[in-house]
Amino acid sequence: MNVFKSLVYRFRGLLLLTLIASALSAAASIALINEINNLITAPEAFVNTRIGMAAALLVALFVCGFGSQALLTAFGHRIVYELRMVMVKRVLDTGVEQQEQIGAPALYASLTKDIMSIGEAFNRLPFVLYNGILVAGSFIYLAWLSWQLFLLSAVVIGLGAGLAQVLMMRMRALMKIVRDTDDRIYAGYEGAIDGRYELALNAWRKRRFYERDFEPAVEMARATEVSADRYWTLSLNLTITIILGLTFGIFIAGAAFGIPSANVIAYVLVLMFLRTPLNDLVGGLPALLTGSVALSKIDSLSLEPYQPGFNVRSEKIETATGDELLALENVVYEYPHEGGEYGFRLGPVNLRLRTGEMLFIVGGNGSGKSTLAKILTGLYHPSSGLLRLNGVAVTDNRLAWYRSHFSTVFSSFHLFERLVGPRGEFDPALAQAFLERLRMERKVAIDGDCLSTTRLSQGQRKRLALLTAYVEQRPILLLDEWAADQDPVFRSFFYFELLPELKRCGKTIIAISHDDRYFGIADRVLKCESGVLREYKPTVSVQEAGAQLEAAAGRGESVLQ
Ligand SMILES: Nc1ncnc2c1ncn2[C@@H]1O[C@H](COP(=O)(O)OP(=O)(O)OP(=O)(O)O)[C@@H](O)[C@H]1O
Repeated sequence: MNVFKSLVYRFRGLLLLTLIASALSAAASIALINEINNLITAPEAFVNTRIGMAAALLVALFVCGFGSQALLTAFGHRIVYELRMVMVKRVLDTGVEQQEQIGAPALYASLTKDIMSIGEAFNRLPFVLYNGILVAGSFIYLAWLSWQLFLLSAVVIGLGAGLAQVLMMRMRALMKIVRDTDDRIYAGYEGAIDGRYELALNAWRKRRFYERDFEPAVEMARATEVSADRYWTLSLNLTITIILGLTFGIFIAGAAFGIPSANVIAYVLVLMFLRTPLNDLVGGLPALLTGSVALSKIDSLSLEPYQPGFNVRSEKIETATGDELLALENVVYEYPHEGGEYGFRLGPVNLRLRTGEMLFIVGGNGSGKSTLAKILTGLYHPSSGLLRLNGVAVTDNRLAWYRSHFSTVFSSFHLFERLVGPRGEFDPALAQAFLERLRMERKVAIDGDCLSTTRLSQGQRKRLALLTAYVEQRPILLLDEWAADQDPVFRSFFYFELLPELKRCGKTIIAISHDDRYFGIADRVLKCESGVLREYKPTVSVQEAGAQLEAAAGRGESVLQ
């Protein structure tokens, strides 16, 4: 079910209520016009009872009109709320690969612009519904006044509506182009904000970016929007012209068919009254079309369907140190082809990891280390092959369970302020002890379950990312070039003291590293070369590293659990 249908379905009760209120309000309007017509044709018949009736109709018109529109505008804002919640949940539930395929600018554009456009369309919907019912009711009244004149009006307005339909289709196609251009504009916003240092330092780069990357997209949007708006203004003016032209036609046809002039005048009065709702209907078209384009865009992202709730299965496997924990069997991963070029291929990888083992993965830039890390953590689905955890094959329905065994700090990490422990809550004493171990206690405090600040240097932020990973208390810790931003003293402390302490606490550690000085502390080192994984013998022997480790272990007590 697409977003529109599911929203309409969820709020069907409220919609039905507002529909009834709109219909009552429209009926009151038409009845009032009928009263005015009666007053014009036979003013002497306008006795007290009719005044009472007119007053009751006025009250009904006000109450139902206000009621239906107040309900529907509240509904419009509710839709924006729902869409925001639903869309972010859908993004949260969508796999990393699909999110990366869509790209951040397109996701931001949908989360901001599309949601607002759909909200505006739903806000417009009350008036469209109200005016639509008013127009339909008025036409029934017109048919009752004179079927000949109604036939003539139906043909003229039908032709006008056909033309409007063609214009609308053109306008929608243009709005779709505008919306596709929005993704490029959002990519420009991203470049302007994320590339602030490079752009601030190089005026030529700034100029090229502004003129060659950003401006063409903005210009394309402007030119297309102008064309789309031409169709809209054309429709607007056609509506007014058709109604006024029809008014003349009605007088001529009235005389030709011998229709009493009182009926012709009443007919024309209704047509004049209809100008405003028809104008409003056409005036609301751009918002409705933009909303419909936004809905199609959201549907085209192929996000996971909305599901309430979160899969927070927390049962962890129990294995003793030395037991086989993780296995990759003939795992291959291929990035999708791009521009006729084959994507990078990793594997086939055959790897077995024991509980409590410290594995280093090394290799040159672009050799496939981070790709392997994403497969190991269950973020990327292997193109072929199988992962096993404690002997259990990792299938799609076991993916959440599998992932719940990993804590990570990727090189492109995001530092959340909130700390989250094994079952949602966390142990403040454990977090404080590790914060001190990371030598960050003077910079940052733990307020409730949040870090007091994340406005820190890159190396400090990475230490806090390690803290957020640590408090999760999961059995496998994967660190992607974690020490790359650390100063030499802390780097040495990290490799010689912190990692071994974590290992002694029973953590299984997978560390991607370029720090060859420290490879000797690992139980095993694997090297990635052009997507192929091999055993690697470090130049610093395990014995040498072991001696350094013993010296480090003698210096202090572990505070880790
Ligand atoms: N999102 C992507 N889409 C397509 N191909 C990609 C993508 N990310 C990486 N690649 C390809 O995969 C290869 C391996 O990338 P990966 O990030 O795994 O390397 P790495 O060994 O971690 O490198 P580094 O040490 O520079 O971080 C790259 O050479 C690149 O060609």
